[in-house]
Amino acid sequence: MTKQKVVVADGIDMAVVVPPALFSAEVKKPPLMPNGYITMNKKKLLLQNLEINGGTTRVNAWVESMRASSPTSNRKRTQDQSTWMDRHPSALNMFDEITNASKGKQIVMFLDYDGTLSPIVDDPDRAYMSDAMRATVRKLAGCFPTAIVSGRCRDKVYNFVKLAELYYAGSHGMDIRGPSKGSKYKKSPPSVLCQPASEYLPMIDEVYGLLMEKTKSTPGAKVENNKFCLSVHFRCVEEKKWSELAAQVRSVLKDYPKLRLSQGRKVLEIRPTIKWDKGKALEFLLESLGYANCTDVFPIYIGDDRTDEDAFMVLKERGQGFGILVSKIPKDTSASYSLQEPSEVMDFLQRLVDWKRHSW
Ligand SMILES: O=P(O)(O)OC[C@H]1O[C@H](O[C@H]2O[C@H](CO)[C@@H](O)[C@H](O)[C@H]2O)[C@H](O)[C@@H](O)[C@@H]1O
Repeated sequence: MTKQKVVVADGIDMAVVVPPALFSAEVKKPPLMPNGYITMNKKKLLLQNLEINGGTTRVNAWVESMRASSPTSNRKRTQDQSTWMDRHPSALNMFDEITNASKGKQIVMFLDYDGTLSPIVDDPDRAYMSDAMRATVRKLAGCFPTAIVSGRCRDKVYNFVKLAELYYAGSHGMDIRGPSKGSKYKKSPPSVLCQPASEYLPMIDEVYGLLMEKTKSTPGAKVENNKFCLSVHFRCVEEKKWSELAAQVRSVLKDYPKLRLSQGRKVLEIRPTIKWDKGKALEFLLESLGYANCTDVFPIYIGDDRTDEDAFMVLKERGQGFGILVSKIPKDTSASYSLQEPSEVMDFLQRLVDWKRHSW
């Protein structure tokens, strides 16, 4: 396996916390929290400014949001970190509280892939998970129903994880399949369970071709076809070229009002406007497993990205289980707990396995 640079800290990473200084004068400024960050609701304003349809989009607004990955000063980050950790304590430190809360309930595990099971790397095609992580996830799936929920195309994420006993929800939950073998939690024959955006396939393929052509002049840009959605990566694009890339993407998407844009970690995500996301996928999977109206189910969702917030929010609203955000830096989140990086995720999963094996 070729070695490649692992991105240790991505600064604020496209994400959830947007430093105020990065808003351009053109974008309506939302009010700030005392620590200078913008709350989740106010962030919707920023996302509105990123709307691709209706001709109101300003490429500048996109670029400002892309720049939101700039870190604040180290001293400020240390202060923010400690306040944030008070509100989102380490799931490892809170392990006993977590398992106590789950007593008498069926734990169901939901795991994001990139940045959660595998470290973030420059080349999306080389985001391998370690053998140790795979072995841990295999043991986990022997103890609890377990699903991978990813922005990637389902086949691709399966090729990284290679565990037939899991549920897989690819394309941000728009392509769900049950275990093909070896799961005691299998409820139905191995088949596609849900593809709510299948009518968009021709459009996604068409836009993929256009984006490949349009962005080929921007060094480092990479377009990834995730079947029901597309990713335009700018991790390897020089910052001075971001506005050029944003303009290229905008020029394609303006003709496709049925597609919407969101952002992940140094990536522009393009997907159908249907009301379906990782949160809906979580609800669908709970239902498929027979836990739709159960009070004795305890779902745990672990993820690192903005798209995982939809699932964290669903758990918060249901008042069942909780979310764990994987992040080294403070981010506005609906998750209850935090873990710093994939190695801590592996430790947490292993402790769950040990706890389950010793609690019977
Ligand atoms: O939902 P996820 O499983 O977290 O997928 C979200 C996106 O992950 C991948 O991109 C991210 O990871 C890459 C590899 O570490 C990194 O190079 C990139 O900058 C990150 O954004 C994947 O390539 C995308 O298609 C997914 O949508």
